[in-house]
Amino acid sequence: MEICRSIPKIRAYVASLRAEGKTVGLVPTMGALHAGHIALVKAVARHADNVIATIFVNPTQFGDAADLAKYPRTEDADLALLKAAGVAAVFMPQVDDIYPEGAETIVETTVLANMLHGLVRPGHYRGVATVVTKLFNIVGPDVAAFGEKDYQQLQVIRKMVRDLHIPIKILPVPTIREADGLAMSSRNTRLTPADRAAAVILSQALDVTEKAVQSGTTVSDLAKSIRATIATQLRGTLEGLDIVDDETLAPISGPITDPTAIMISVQFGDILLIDQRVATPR
Ligand SMILES: Nc1ncnc2c1ncn2[C@@H]1O[C@H](COP(=O)(O)OP(=O)(O)OP(=O)(O)O)[C@@H](O)[C@H]1O
Ligand SMILES: CC(C)(CO)[C@@H](O)C(=O)[O-]
Ligand code: BAL
Repeated sequence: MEICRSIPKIRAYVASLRAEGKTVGLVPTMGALHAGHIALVKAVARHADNVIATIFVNPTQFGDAADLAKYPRTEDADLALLKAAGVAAVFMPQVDDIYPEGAETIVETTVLANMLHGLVRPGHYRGVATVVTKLFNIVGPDVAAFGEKDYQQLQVIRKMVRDLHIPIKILPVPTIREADGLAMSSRNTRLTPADRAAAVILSQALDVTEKAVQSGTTVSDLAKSIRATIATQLRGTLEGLDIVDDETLAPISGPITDPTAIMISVQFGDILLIDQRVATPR
């Protein structure tokens, strides 16, 4: 596995693959890797000859300096996992490589970035769209994978690719979960044992909603039921609850008749966990 810490090095490596006529897939990450990231690698490997992973903790998508400072960094373990998963190369730049002249030029999906979870984390999706554009321009992949757990992020990237005519296929990957249902996330390692035990409530609340949507319900009844389920535990506070069209993320009301994305975020201490489900009425 090639380890490329500079833009010229990853570009030269990709050029060598292209010279052999190989296709290239990209898995952008912020490191602290887990089985969810490996699912992205496997998904890309089904669509491209070679998989390139990136590890870059992107400062422009963090509003909260403490969240950025505490973001887990586990480089050696990450490289071992990527190697075992068959990744061809890892691009691990420094902040100065990606933002040598600061962050004057930005990419923003002006509507999608500034609704729902984008209001909980102002500027977040602008930072994501900007860095993903940079990674796309540096690596030039044929396909790239993103997890459904970060559902609004996935929709932001799909919209950006359509609007900017970026010739890259985006693969959505279903959420990989712990045995009790908690969505795998790098931030889970920072939960206290009591909060970790309580965090199962996110997926439990979504299980309840999925069944309710399948058998027929309204947005307001669904919202009530999710709030009640989250309130059964006293450690986490419901920060965001969005019941929206699964593609446009536009809020819906009344009876649920079409595929609907239910996105929740719950705060445990200083850690915000997110999870989502797309539910379809029978
Ligand atoms: N449990 C999961 N299943 C599938 N994909 C995932 C999962 N967790 C993260 N991903 C995807 O992996 C990519 C990189 O995510 P990232 O490095 O931020 O990891 P993370 O675990 O989501 O970290 P955090 O949520 O703490 O920021 C994103 O496309 C994200 O959606
Ligand atoms: C896509 C991403 C790697 C961009 O920094 C990040 O938002 C993430 O890890 O989901
Ligand atoms: N997985 C989304 C990246 C972030 O939380 O900043």
